[in-house]
Amino acid sequence: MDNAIETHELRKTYRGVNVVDGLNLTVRRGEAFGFLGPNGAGKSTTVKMLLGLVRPSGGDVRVLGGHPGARAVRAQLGFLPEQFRFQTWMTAEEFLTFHARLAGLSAHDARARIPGALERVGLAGRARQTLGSFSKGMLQRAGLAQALIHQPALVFLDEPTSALDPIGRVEVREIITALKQDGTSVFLNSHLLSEVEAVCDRVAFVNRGRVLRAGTLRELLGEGTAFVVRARPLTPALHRALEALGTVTPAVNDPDTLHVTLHDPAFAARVAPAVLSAHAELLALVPQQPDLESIFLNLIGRSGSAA
Ligand SMILES: Nc1ncnc2c1ncn2[C@@H]1O[C@H](COP(=O)(O)OP(=O)(O)OP(=O)(O)O)[C@@H](O)[C@H]1O
Repeated sequence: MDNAIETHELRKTYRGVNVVDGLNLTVRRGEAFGFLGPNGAGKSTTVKMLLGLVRPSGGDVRVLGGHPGARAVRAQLGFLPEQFRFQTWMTAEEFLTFHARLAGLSAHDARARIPGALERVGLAGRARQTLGSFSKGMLQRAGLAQALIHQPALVFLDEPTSALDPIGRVEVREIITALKQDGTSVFLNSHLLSEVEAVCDRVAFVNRGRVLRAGTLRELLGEGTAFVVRARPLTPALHRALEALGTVTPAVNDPDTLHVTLHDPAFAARVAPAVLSAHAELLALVPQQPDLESIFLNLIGRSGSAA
């Protein structure tokens, strides 16, 4: 089966500047894909090209096996922009009917889907309320209902939880997980890396219009190659034994603790024996997992932010 999104050397030039600069991406059907990068990295411009709203300056792009501008493809796309311009005079029901009709649903189907769509985003019972009376979080929920009302095969969510409280964020995560289970592909732009970590199967880090790194979370986060070792006494012999396995840094506030970053993940099984062979008592051995935030800062720090 073909992929949900494929780009090859995709490029967009504004006034002689390549804001998207040879971008290669693959998003599989039914996966949630996190698209991450600093301000000005070219994320929105890329999304607009994937939606057929901006014409590429070069390269290839295929969305759901076709051209993103094609009517048949567009009908299967959902989009929640970060800054949605809501028609504040409309009721939630009118707003969803309007967007369902734009997406090609009949008036009858649109009407039939609205209660379920509102319920799904936690707005049950609000159909007759005008959007002007909604809170920021309620508007974001309405925007999400709009993106999903026509049951798209691929949905783009740009910062979908920026206005939501912690309960709302968990609810949106559940919606994304349910979408994946239904086979819907989700393209998620978020600065909340913990959110991306919670729901995305794969992620790409972009900067200056190029993909710096892409892969599954497991590939990017890696197996535990760093450990906190608490042992007593921390003799020079113990230091030497651990330095044979990796880089050893003493903890600042704890005289019994060392941070060890292994040269090779296979050395993990040798840490405890190294401590014991130096006649020390092993008090704790805790694997350290990097998170997306530290990977992000590392990558972007090295390449410099675009903005
Ligand atoms: N229509 C336009 N005309 C000229 N320059 C543009 C246009 N749209 C975007 N740019 C420039 O392209 C670069 C990338 O912008 P883009 O909005 O794609 O970044 P982004 O990664 O989405 O950033 P953010 O996280 O801040 O939303 C920026 O330098 C921006 O000024």
